[in-house]
Amino acid sequence: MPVNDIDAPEQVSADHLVPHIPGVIFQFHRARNGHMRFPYLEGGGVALKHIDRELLAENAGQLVEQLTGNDHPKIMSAIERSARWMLPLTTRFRLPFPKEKPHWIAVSAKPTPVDDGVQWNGIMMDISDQVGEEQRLRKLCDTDPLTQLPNRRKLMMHLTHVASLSTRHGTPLSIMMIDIDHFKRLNDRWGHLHGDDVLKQLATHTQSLLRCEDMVARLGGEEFMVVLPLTPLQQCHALADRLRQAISVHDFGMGPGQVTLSIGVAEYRCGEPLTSLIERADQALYSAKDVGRDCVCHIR
Ligand SMILES: Nc1nc2c(ncn2[C@@H]2O[C@H](COP(=O)(O)OP(=O)(O)OP(=O)(O)O)[C@@H](O)[C@H]2O)c(=O)[nH]1
Repeated sequence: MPVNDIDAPEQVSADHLVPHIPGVIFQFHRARNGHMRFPYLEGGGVALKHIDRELLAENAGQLVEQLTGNDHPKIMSAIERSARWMLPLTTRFRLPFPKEKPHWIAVSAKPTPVDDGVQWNGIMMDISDQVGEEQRLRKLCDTDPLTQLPNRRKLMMHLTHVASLSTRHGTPLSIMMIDIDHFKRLNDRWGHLHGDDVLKQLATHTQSLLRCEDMVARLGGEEFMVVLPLTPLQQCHALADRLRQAISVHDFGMGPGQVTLSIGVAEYRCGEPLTSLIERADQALYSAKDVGRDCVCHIR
């Protein structure tokens, strides 16, 4: 077919294209006195659905102040850093939507100094689906699939955080190392599925005895750890004994008295490596096994 028989493509212009893209193109301006506005804000997708563009062309302060959680200080400091060092502005925030969950929006923009302040040209994209997927995968990485408790990885991150708070503020922090006694025997006698059920019930039972700032995690097999911020050793010991006692009379479906726990407790010593704390709790657990199980021990 001769080339000139093919229809010439329609002229494509940005004005036609921009309303159809799944995102927003913008120009953002911050004056020296801090006044913020969007001289240009166009695009498609859902991000502009509830936004008054005429208002934002005059004043963007209201929109920024509406942001929830720590998104407001986060975005203000990202703007400040970008303006000060003329670095690209790259951040994400939650945009409130009426009668809907907030949408996650990613921003990427390039700053340029102008006479009366700084101006950014950039794009915003709705990344709610991607953030939802990230959260799902993170939960999967941090959760024990059988009991739905935090796993060892999550526990170690949490323990590192609370230990640094304890060192900074000089507040007490204790841990419990919990192990089900003769679990192999229980599995052999009642079957693996019943064993699984004991692990699940123990997780629920332990959680119900704790405060919301405490964390119980499954370390693996029939071993669990509880982290108790703001709790000295004596209190931790008393709580461990309450748990041990409650489990020893609980009916896990095989009659009461079939499941008992050995528990080692230890208190964090300001600034010590976490491995030392865990080792002390481990040794205390071994002592509890040594002295006959179904008891709580600590190492002096
Ligand atoms: N049902 C079930 N059993 C598990 C799971 N993970 C580990 N186990 C079993 O837990 C048992 C642990 O046995 P041991 O380490 O010998 O300890 P124990 O029999 O509890 O003996 P003591 O700790 O000395 O009181 C093993 O038989 C493992 O197969 C699990 O997810 N489900």
